Amino acid sequence: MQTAPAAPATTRGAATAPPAIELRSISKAFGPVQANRDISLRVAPGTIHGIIGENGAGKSTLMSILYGFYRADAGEILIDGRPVAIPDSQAAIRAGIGMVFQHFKLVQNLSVLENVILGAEDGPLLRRSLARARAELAQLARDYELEVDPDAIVEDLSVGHQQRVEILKALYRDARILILDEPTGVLTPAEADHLFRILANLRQQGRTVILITHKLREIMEITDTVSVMRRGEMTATLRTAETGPEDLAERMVGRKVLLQVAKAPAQPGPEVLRVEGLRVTDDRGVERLRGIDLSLRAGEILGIAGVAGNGQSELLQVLGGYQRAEGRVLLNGAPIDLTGRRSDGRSRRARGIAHVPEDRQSRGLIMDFAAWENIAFGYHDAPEYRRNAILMDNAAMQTACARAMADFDVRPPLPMLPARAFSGGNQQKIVVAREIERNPDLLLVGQPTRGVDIGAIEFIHRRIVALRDAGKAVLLVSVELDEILGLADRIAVMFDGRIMGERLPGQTDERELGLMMAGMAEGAA
Ligand SMILES: Nc1ncnc2c1ncn2[C@@H]1O[C@H](COP(=O)(O)OP(=O)(O)OP(=O)(O)O)[C@@H](O)[C@H]1O
Repeated sequence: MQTAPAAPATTRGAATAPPAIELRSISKAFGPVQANRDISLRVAPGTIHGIIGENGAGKSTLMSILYGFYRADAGEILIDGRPVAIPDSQAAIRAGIGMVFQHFKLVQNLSVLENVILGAEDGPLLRRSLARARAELAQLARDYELEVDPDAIVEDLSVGHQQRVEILKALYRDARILILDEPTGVLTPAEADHLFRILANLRQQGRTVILITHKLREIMEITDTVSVMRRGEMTATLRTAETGPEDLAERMVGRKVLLQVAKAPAQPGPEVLRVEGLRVTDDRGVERLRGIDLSLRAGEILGIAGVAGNGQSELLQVLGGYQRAEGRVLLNGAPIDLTGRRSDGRSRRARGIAHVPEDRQSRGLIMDFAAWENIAFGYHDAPEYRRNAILMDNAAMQTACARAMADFDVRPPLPMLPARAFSGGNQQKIVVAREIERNPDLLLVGQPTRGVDIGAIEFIHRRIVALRDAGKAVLLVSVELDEILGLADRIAVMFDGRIMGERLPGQTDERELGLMMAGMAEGAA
């Protein structure tokens, strides 16, 4: 292991101040898995420190120790130079640490103001009146560009605004150190830009930020220093200005990584999917799809770009058999029933449609089931998984799982482990492995690389391109424009339940697509 140099101090005269956070020789094991091994780190006050590392490298575990969710087996935590014990998250909050999780922990049917003061009220900090809380919120909003209506109900807010509420919650509790775990995974490009302005403001005011992300662009853009984790160890801490994306990628993965997808031009064959006049109205009577027409041919990847919430999810759900719709869908020339049962994924799979759903935790996996059960999930009728008409062949499923895990580099490669024991990126690899291994005619794939490290992104992208090159059709929905531009052979932009227009990747750019995503009419760009 390389020794990690102390994080350099910033220009803001922090040279003499003790580190805002110092970790000394932190270790943590889960059974046989050594999630953190002898980790030391110093983060100077008033800086933004990035942490990167492959899926399963131990980033979330380390932050969970800092936030009091897990107790380290060994090691010491110092805040502002003083040793602290952090047995639970209340202690973390008292020590001035705030955390913004990937999955927000807000109460959906309460207002912003109620969410912000919830839980803080019985702490020593509070007993402040609602009016005072409101004033304080307004001040924080002004100081940090965290504007959000205090009386809005959380469930009515966009994802980006919900995230602001999480940040406000932490600041309201006087967090001087803010940890963000993959904060931009669910944000639009504009929301991500705004978040970075907020983080820069926090730094400006002397607060310390730890940013966990898989996006090297974000590391380069906003951090002062960055640490690389690899297989439970912290292998380097660097000044951001003295490194670059290629260097970081190589340090993370241990080999050179292609940051661009290498692919030959598509050789489109016959039409596999035809969508005509597709309409979906949700339970509240709101029209989510307002007449979608699409055509997708064999050997082609059609990318659907768009800001989350503009109907892409509904499109995937209809095609995957989880949602009823009006209109017409033809697969290989034969119609698909759109009016049948609400959950008809099974008949879709039988027709050769595989589906990597956008939300792996609620639709892609059964978290308490073992990896091998999850790999067979939805496909247990396949002949290779059956001993006879009645009995399933568990041993065959376990063998297939071990093979898929090796193939997709799932770590740790243990078929018996429940899905929830894998890191987020490895859970995603399990879902992608299951669906791609079926060699479907049509692969529906939503946000395939959300939360996935760059080594695995390269791998998943290559597998998607290989499926295309084998003459299969791929419908790719992603909020990552990089991913769409790199992978798709054709790009359709969705806005407000409609297709705004189509572009060829070589003949457009992020700016034009961004305008179309914001609803600017085709040609107006
Ligand atoms: N509760 C748990 N029980 C068993 N093993 C766990 C548990 N939590 C984490 N692990 C294991 O510890 C290791 C580190 O996981 P961790 O979630 O910290 O990684 P990560 O770097 O945050 O990954 P990702 O980028 O995929 O989120 C992984 O091998 C994971 O499978």
